[in-house]
Amino acid sequence: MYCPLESAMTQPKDSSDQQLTDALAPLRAEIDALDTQLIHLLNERARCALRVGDVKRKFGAEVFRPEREQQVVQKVQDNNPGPLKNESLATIWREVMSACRALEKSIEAAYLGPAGTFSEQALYAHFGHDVSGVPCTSIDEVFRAVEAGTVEYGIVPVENSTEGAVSRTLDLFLQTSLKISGEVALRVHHNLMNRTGNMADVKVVRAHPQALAQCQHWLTANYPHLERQPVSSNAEAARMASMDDSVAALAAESAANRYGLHIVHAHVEDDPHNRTRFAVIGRYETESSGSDQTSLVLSVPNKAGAVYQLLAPLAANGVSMCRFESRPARSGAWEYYFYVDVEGHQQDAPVARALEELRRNAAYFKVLGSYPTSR
Ligand SMILES: O=C(O)C(=O)C[C@]1(C(=O)O)C=C[C@@H](O)C=C1
Repeated sequence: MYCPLESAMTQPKDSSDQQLTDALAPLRAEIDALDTQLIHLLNERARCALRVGDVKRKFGAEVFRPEREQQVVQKVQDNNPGPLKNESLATIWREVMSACRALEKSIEAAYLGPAGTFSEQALYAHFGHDVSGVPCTSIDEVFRAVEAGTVEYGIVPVENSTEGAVSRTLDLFLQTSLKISGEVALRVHHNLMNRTGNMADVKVVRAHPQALAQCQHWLTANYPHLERQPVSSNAEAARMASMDDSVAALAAESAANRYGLHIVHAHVEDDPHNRTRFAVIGRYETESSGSDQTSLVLSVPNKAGAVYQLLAPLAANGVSMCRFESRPARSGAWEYYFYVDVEGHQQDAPVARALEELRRNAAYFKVLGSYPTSR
């Protein structure tokens, strides 16, 4: 039997090039024919989404439906016969839905900028690339932009697996009437980068305080002499490094590309499993997708057993708690706000029952939102 690979290894280059071309030609023709079919199918899908858009306009309904997008991705993965990985299909379908959604309506979403931050990455992971990202200089500004209606959605960091809660975000959740409509969990890699690719002239390393903290052991072991200077974001640090050879930045690869920097050391975070969770905030109250969680803020009077009693309705109704975080209430009386995530949607009967009991027992009670759990 003729084997193109075996014969290619023994033939002079010109003839093996020709054999390679001949062997690839029918396969590439097959790919071209499949692409033609995919283009037709994708446009048929897009026309259908346009009709969905007409119906939503007629009823004044929200275009972006995180719960439906979650269900679509789930269905696609359930029907996946391989060899494509489920994760790859999820990425492809998020972009397909993003493009279809953009035909229905364009969406603007604020994030902690400048461009090149992990918040921007999280934004595209959630909305796909057919969204207009609006960079903001602080987490407060992201909340303000959504509250003022300048943009429909915002994306804010909530928690890092190494460093814990992003306290400013938790504090702002208390004050806002906005809801959490979705979440994104991102693997976060930090890279040490500068303009020249040579660290000889570098005197300081700049990054967001969380990034400096997430790389502190690596920095101490490898560059103990560098002064560490916190700045508003890693992308801002990268922008500064692009203008000053004495500055290196800790930032994402996308920031190195954006500001023309060289990555001197890649993946320098102390914990290789470093992840950050982001919340999507807006006015839309996400419906049940079948795989959801609910975020709450609670407080109780400062007395013995109060927290234990407060949380008893969760166990009594078989509702699992997946996150518990506390923040001082700043009342000066050792009182705390508790940020609790539970499994399930607030419209699910056991969750609804547990929430009603929690509401009765708590001194302060607020549902931040129910939304599809990120995977
Ligand atoms: O099903 C809808 O509601 C749609 O608008 C269609 C679609 C999709 O492309 O599948 C697009 C946008 C929504 O966020 C959800 C899904």
